[in-house]
Amino acid sequence: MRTIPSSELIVNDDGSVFHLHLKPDELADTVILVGDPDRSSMVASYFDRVEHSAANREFRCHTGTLNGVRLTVVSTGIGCDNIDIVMNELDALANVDFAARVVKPGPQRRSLRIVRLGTCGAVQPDIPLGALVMSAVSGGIDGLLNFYADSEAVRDLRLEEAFVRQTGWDERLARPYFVRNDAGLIELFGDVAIRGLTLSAPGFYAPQGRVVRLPLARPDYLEKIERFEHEDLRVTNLEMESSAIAGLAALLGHRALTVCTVIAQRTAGDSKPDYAAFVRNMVETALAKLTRNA
Ligand SMILES: O=P(O)(O)O[C@H]1O[C@H](CO)[C@@H](O)[C@H]1O
Ligand SMILES: O=c1cc[nH]c(=O)[nH]1
Repeated sequence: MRTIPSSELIVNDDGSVFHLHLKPDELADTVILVGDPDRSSMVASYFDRVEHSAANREFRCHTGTLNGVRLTVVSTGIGCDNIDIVMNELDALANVDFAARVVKPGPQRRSLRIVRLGTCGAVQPDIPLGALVMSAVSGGIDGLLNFYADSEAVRDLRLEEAFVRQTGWDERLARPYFVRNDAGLIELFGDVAIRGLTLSAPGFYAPQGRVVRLPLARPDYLEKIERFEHEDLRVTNLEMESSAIAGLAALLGHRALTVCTVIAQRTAGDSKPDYAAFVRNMVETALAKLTRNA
């Protein structure tokens, strides 16, 4: 059995994992991921009891209970590079024996239920500001999953081919990848969120087709994304983390879903800078779902 060197999985002197500063017994089976550290504390403010809190850089974690269900909320900061850290460290907390530095045997492994509650921009005209969109499929143009072996096993390769073909994908960019999210979680949120294909971009501006001062390499980029269709799927929204969560969850044997509230309407050219009420609605809706159907 491979012993994981301390350079590969760094454990702090107090026994907590390097970035998240959590110890294995401080992680619940249901994990809520949010981008904004303040949103992590906001989610925890709904808990009946908070048993543990930790903070390091952009990663603010709280574990507690609500309606008898144990939950951990973690802020990820922005971007799929941060998700690489968060997902690997969550999985290590669940499935690596920190003392022996070995992966736990199969029967001892935990499958986490992971829900991202984020903000996004809608790319279809019929999805209004404040709507909830859930990612039946998460698509990544960030490239992260391409670094992991055997990612083909969890990717929808037909969807990938169709996307590359229909958009005339520039080969200088990372190969896109598409991963289906957990069917049970999709069903759980089916009556409150629009079902769609979420694209995660490696930036907020040009990678999401935004022009402020610098022009786009491909002026028709956003239009091609909007027009893409495959079977019953179209790109509903753009954000920056969902693909890496879906991809790494699938590779590691966890169940994941992303739900986002719309704070920018890209076809109407509209936005809601003060989106606190939208986020509150999303968090209350998700907590009710996750603690009623555990
Ligand atoms: O509100 P969060 O969860 O951070 O999500 C979205 O907002 C950030 C960009 O403003 C990116 O992280 C994007 O994915
Ligand atoms: O348009 C948007 C809004 C929020 N977050 C994003 O990444 N894009």
